Amino acid sequence: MPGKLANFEEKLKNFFTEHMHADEETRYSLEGGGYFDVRDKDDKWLRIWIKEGDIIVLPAGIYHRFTLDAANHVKLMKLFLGEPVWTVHNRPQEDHPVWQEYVKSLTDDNAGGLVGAPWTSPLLANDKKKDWPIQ
Ligand SMILES: CSCCC(=O)C(=O)O
Repeated sequence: MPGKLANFEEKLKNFFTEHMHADEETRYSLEGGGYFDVRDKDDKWLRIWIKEGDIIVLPAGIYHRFTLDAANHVKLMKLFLGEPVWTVHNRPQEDHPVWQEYVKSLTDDNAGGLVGAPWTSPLLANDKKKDWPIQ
């Protein structure tokens, strides 16, 4: 097991602070796991458990936070399209155009993702979709 990162506690605290990004975020778990909490259309938390080998794509503008699971170890690769941007925008960001665009996309006719049918969500890795309770 690798050692702890410098500023481990502070980093965890920051990851668990609700935030968004102006770009889509793609994460791939190389080792270990953790929980991404994302806000659903009613602003309630939806917890997604990421394990080794999983990939998650968070749309630009979605509020989220991250914490470790019981194994207390994770190595997540962040994949970028183009120039890497690491900027974090802590909530509230209701004036941010990317947040507004994201919320608007939830009410568009072609809204997928978190509206009503979570098993169709691009946020969930395929092997998680089959575990979703059928309504
Ligand atoms: C350790 S990866 C999760 C951190 C996070 O919430 C983010 O990068 O947006």
